[in-house]
Amino acid sequence: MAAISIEALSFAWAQQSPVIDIPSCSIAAGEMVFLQGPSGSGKSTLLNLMTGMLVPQRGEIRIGDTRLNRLNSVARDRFRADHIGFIFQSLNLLPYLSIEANVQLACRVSKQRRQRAIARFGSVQSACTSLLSSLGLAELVDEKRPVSQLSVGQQQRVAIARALIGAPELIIADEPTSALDTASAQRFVALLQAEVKAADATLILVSHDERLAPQFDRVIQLADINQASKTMGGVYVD
Ligand SMILES: Nc1ncnc2c1ncn2[C@@H]1O[C@H](COP(=O)(O)OP(=O)(O)OP(=O)(O)O)[C@@H](O)[C@H]1O
Repeated sequence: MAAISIEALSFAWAQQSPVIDIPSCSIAAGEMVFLQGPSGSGKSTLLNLMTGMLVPQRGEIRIGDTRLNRLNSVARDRFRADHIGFIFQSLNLLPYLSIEANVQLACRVSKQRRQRAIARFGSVQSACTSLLSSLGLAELVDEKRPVSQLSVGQQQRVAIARALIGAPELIIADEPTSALDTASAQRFVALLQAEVKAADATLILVSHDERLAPQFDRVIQLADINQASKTMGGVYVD
């Protein structure tokens, strides 16, 4: 089964012409996809449609066998919490929580993720410890280092653990490497992919940095699947 399938998808912001018009696109389970496109071309809009944060005017998005548009907004929120892990450009770690509390957050919000963590590791705490040690962060946890005193690279590893705990099927990373030099960005992607692979998840990563593309199974240029690109402007930025 595809991890994501899109059919005849169309989305426009109020009073504007469509930003997204995708006849068809499918992403296989376990695939590592690099989504690329100029600034303003609709990458974040598409991610928001895939996660049910935005609702299309037409067409359909299926995540696994769930048709997102058939869910009401409460069910979409629940589905997102249960099945999708996020890594944002700004990382969004909560500075007043410990490293472990940040990582365990998704298991407090989602019963399914809590249950999957317990089924695999015996407890949420053990799932958290296992992820943090495989990401090389165990010592910082032992030191009880506050999140506010972590380097950007360390915060990014915490963000990977937070996205992956409780084994969501889909990991979405929106410009997670924009603050890093190329070597650090490549290391971050390699680490993220190793964890995604170990969890049997699917990864979609958006970035402007073309140098990361060779690390992925598939590169999708948004303009190649999005017919709205033909009528929209877009600017490449680094
Ligand atoms: N909340 C909004 N209301 C109206 N228009 C919006 C809104 N958010 C985005 N847009 C418009 O939709 C288009 C696509 O924006 P989007 O943020 O999806 O692009 P992007 O490819 O992610 O850009 P970037 O790489 O700069 O983050 C742009 O023209 C943008 O101005």
